[in-house]
Amino acid sequence: METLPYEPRHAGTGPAGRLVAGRYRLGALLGRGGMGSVWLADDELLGRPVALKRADEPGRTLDEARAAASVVHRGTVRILDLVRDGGEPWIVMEALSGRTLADVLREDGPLAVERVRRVGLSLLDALEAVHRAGIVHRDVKPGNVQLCAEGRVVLIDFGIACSWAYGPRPPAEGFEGSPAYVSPEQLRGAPPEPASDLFTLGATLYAAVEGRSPFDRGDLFATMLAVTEATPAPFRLAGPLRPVIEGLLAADPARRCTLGQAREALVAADVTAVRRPMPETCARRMIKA
Ligand SMILES: Nc1ncnc2c1ncn2[C@@H]1O[C@H](COP(=O)(O)OP(=O)(O)OP(=O)(O)O)[C@@H](O)[C@H]1O
Repeated sequence: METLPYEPRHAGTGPAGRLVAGRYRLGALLGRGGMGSVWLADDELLGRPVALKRADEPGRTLDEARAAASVVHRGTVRILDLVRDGGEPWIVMEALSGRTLADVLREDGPLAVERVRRVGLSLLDALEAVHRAGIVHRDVKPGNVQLCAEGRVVLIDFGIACSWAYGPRPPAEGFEGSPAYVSPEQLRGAPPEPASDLFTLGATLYAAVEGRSPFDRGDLFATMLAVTEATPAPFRLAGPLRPVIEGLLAADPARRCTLGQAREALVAADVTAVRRPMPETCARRMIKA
């Protein structure tokens, strides 16, 4: 099997070796989310690596694949096929290299301001394509942003996306999404609208630059209250990105920064004067010396 330029993060687990739909040989587990698992696989017909996703709740797979497939953009994951194997639906996607933003934040800490600015611009381009296709992603968060090895930034996981083209989704039984990365209007049960993706983009960029979620308060009720009131935790590291992140995090979608305004602000943000805060260990060493 051809390999990706990185180590699979969960090597050794999953049904490795299984042939799906007579064509895709499963390899290492690439990731597991709250709603499904993704494996690296070898497309034995075309001889190329692909990623296969099996949802824990297969009923939604067709909607997820259709929503993602209707957007063709460098900033969104490319859907190659939807296959059935033993009655189970599997989404076949391009295999992405790199790590999710959530993994990067957990393992390396916050990103530099300039990098967050570039990630933000890439995500705005991706969301523009998503919204043009008549889709609201509804789950923009660090765990759904893949930072690929070659610098590409890719929005993944259209598991709860809404597409006007295929009609409204049946109402979910419970809350869908991540409480710390949801918009106030989503919490109120308002119909999905593109502006909601801009709020969660703001929360994602806040997390990228500050190293923590703006609204996660440790318990569900407090987190939801913080989202409803759109009161982010204090800014410490965002510097010139703070105004645009605050604009995206406006509680009222009508007063929220539009996609175009956010892009303009990110392009204009002067990140030249920003200095990275000194890592704590290094600062402690200097104080001792
Ligand atoms: N095309 C891909 N190429 C490489 N890795 C991928 C790909 N798609 C997903 N992954 C990895 O698999 C993990 C789970 O994927 P995904 O987010 O689609 O699952 P999920 O269960 O819907 O997640 P969530 O918890 O957000 O609901 C991701 O976090 C990522 O690490």
